[in-house]
Amino acid sequence: MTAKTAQQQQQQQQQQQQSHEMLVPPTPPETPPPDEELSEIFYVENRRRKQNIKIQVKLRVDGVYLRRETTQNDHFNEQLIRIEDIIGSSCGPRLKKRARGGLNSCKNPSKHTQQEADDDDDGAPSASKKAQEKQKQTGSDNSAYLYIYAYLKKEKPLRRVQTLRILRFRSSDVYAENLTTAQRWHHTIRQHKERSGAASTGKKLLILLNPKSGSGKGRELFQKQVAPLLREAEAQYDLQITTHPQYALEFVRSRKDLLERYAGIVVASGDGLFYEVLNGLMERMDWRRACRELALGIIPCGSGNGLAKSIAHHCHEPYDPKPILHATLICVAGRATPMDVVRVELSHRDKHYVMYSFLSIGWGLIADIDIESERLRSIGAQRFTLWAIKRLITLRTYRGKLYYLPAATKAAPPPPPAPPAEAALRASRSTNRSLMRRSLPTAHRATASEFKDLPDDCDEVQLRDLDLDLDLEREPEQDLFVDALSMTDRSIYRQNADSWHSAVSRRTAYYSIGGHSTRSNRSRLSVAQKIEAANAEFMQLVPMGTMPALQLPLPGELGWVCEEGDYVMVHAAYTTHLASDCFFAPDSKLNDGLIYLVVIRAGVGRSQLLNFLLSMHNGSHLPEAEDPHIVVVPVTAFRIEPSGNSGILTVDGERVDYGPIQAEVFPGLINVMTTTGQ
Ligand SMILES: Nc1ncnc2c1ncn2[C@@H]1O[C@H](COP(=O)(O)OP(=O)(O)OP(=O)(O)O)[C@@H](O)[C@H]1O
Repeated sequence: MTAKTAQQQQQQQQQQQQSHEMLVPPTPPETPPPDEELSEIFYVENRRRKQNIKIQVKLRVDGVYLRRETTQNDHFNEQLIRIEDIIGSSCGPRLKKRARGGLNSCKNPSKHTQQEADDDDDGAPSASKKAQEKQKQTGSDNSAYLYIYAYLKKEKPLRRVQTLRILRFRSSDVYAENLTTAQRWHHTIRQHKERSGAASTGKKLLILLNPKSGSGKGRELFQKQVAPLLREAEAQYDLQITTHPQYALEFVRSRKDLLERYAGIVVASGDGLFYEVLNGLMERMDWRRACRELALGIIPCGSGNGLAKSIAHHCHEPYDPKPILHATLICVAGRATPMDVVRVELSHRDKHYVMYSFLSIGWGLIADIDIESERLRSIGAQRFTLWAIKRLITLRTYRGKLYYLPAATKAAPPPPPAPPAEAALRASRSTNRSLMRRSLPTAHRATASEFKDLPDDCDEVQLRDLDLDLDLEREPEQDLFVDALSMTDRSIYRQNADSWHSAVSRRTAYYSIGGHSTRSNRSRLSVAQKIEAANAEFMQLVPMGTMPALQLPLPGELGWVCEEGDYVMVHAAYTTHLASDCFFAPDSKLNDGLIYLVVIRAGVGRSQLLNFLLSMHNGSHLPEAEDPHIVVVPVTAFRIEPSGNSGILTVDGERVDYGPIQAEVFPGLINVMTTTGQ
């Protein structure tokens, strides 16, 4: 027997064995053992060289390994598609539309194998040849196809390369049997992805899309760039298109089954809509669980997109030139990383607000440029440059007091409030809910279960094409309490809720929600007990900070630093990027528990300021040595008390009322979608 014949026989045996394995899968496709490695030989016809290239494909825990060699075995090359780079797979008949990306169709042995060659030699037609002939006659294809969607991460330049591998299974004449084999691969890929850390809760994603964000092409961008990737990743999702400002906030705040239904919330918009989602979550009674369990993601369709860029920077993912594609890949990776949130308190005249911020707080130069240049929005990003020049010529300074708690002297955060005894909590809950219902005016209750449905102009056909679940349930009666709170003036609610922390009489403050007393005619003892229980519950309902309320003095002994003077700007940032092209706080980490306070004092030279503004895009704007005018202080909390009444304050790029403001970081309060995970 020649060496060649021996080799052929060995190959033949291998192929028969593989075919058998493929035809009779030992386990149902849904439950392959976790470490299962699947292996198969495929052939690709090289028409130009008139030869078959043999490809060994192994599905391993770490990815899909391909070894490509010529039939003479004189040359081979290998590739490992890492499991982290595979976003999903699908199997079934051949896709009608040629799939996007380089088509690399591999065929399993039935057509081009040595088996056939041998069959041909002795003149007996093989089963596969019969199938082939039958297929030719009937025009049918009994093959099952496995499509593997991957986006390979490459360095220098950092990028993702779209890659599609198609495996064609056709060892049997029966499509169902080929499909069973393909499904087994498909399920094993999914299982290996889960083993690698990708979450699989079986829940959907909630996608909130602002059709007006950025250039106003949100829907189009979603359909063209996001939806195909979600399909490849087999992501189940509900799409909500916002119809007006505050829509996302209301939706997130009041949707009762949010945590049961969704694994995460993805904002397809700018930072403004993410702000709404964050604040909607924080207004929920179950905010703590919501922050812990719901991963938040962002697909940048806005104009600033500071958060999307910061997340990409954090997990060393590319951003430009395809920010939407790259951000969607991050959102479907199934991993999440804790991110800091900053609790902001501000007061204006008699009003007192609390809000939650994720990006920045600005007072002075940058805030002024950001807001005042709005009038030039039509000229695009150039508006910032133009307005910066204008503001440099007519440089303003602001007088005020600045307090901050440097990170090094951070006071130990208080332990989280101990959960009250379950029974007491339950009792207080039912008591409070009934009290609240009684106390709220009828008008509030009438609107309580109102929910904005999809916009009338929503394109039903498009949405159906995307296979979306648009079912919005109305809130049941027992959820009235949550809704009722929201339908009162939110600022009043926040005002009273917050004053609970600081007011001399905590009890009274709690009971004044909505401006209606809830004191009952019951015995004093029972009211006192209820108040205690209500207070205990309320401790759970709002995040507890360590700062005194805005109107109270700060405790000097804890290491607070106070300075008074004239400032060109005080800008606090807690993510690396304020906008996709503004690398403002290069040292910042998503969950370092730090606020980077950048202070520019009056007296700074115009050229130094110009240099500062021009270098912000690459992060080289901050002084390396000590500088009397530009200072960066990592802090955990700060307070600004402006002296005058006119000026601009921004929170996450949006203008807020001008007046005293304070902020405190809550380390790792929320979880944002990343490719790296914890
Ligand atoms: N359908 C809508 N029509 C008008 N405004 C909306 C709608 N949906 C949401 N909004 C509001 O639009 C504001 C801005 O949206 P968003 O931040 O998403 O885009 P952007 O301003 O273009 O981006 P960026 O904040 O990154 O600059 C949000 O604060 C939100 O309240």
